[in-house]
Amino acid sequence: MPNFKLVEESAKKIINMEVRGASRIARFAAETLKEFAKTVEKDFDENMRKASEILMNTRPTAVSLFNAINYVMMYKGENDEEKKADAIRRAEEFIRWVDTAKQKIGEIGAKRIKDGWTILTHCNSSTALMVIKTAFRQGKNIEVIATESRPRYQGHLTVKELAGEGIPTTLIVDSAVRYFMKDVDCVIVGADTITVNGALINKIGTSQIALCARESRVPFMVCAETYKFSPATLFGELVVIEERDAREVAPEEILNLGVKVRNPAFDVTPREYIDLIVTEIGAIPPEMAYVIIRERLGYGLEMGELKVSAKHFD
Ligand SMILES: O=C(COP(=O)(O)O)[C@H](O)[C@H](O)COP(=O)(O)O
Repeated sequence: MPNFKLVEESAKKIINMEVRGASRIARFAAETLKEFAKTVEKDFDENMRKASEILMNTRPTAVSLFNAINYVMMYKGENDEEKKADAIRRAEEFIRWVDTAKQKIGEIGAKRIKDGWTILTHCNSSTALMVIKTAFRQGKNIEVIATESRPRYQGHLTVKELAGEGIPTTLIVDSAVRYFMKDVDCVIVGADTITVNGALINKIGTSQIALCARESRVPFMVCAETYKFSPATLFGELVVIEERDAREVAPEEILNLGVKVRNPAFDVTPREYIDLIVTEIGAIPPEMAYVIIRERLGYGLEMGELKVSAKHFD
C-alpha cells in the first residue's frame, strides 16, 4: 500500500516549520519521496504525482523544494519496477547533491573571509553558517553578529550553533542592524530562491540589511546551492512570497482590536545589492544566474523557444 500517511506527516513538518530552511526542506522532500516510492506497488506515476503535490503545497517560496521534487520526478523506466528503482536512485543523488554542495560552499566561501573580521548574518542558514564555521575551523579569528530574526527567532538557533563551535557571537534585535553596521566587515546570508535576474529571496529583513550594508560599503555575500536558482523565473513566473499567520506576530489582545497584521516570511533583495553568490561550482556575480539555470539546471532559451531539459547532477 502506498504510504500517504508518511507523506502527509512530512508535509505537516514542513508547514509547521519543524523542518525548515531551504536546503533541509529540499533534502527532506527527497527523502520522503524516496521512502514513499519504496511503498508503491502499482500505478507508480499516479501515486508519485499525488505525493509530490502534497509536498509541493507546503511552503511556496523556497524553489529548492520544487527543484528537489522535480529532480526525483524525472525518473525513467519501462515499467513500475524500473521507475521505482530510478526514482529511489535520483532521490539519493539529490540528497548527495545537498550534502556535497554545502561542504564545497563552505570551502569556497571561507576563502573570502579574512582573519579578524566581524560577520553579520540573518536568520538561520545552514549554508551561510557552513562558510562561517569553515573559516573559523581554518583558524581565522572571527566574530559573528546574529539578528534574532523575528517573528520565529531563527537567530536563536544560529547563536546556539555558533556558540557550540566556540565562535564569539553577539545576538541583536533586527532593528539594530544599522546601529552595528559600522562594526561589520561582511554580511553573509543564505537563500531561499535566486531569480533569473540575480535577485535574492531570503528571510524577511534581508533586503533592509543589504541596503544598510551598501550604505556602509560592507560586502554582501549570499550562499546558495545551485538548486536554489529558479527555472520558473526564466519563464516569467514571479516568486510567491509566503505570508504566515498573524498570530506569529501579534498576541490575541492586539488581533482582537481588528488591526490588520501582515506577516510576510521573505523579501526580495535586488541584485545591485549583492556582491557575490557562493555556489558549489564557484563564487559568481548575481548577473550569472541565467547561466546557472541553463548550464547547471538545464533550462534554457534556445533559438527563441523555451526549452525544458532538466539535467542530471554530476
Ligand atoms: O530564510 C531562511 C530560512 O527561512 P525559514 O526559517 O522560514 O525556513 C534561510 O536563510 C534560507 O532558507 C537558507 O537556509 P539554508 O542555507 O539552510 O538552506
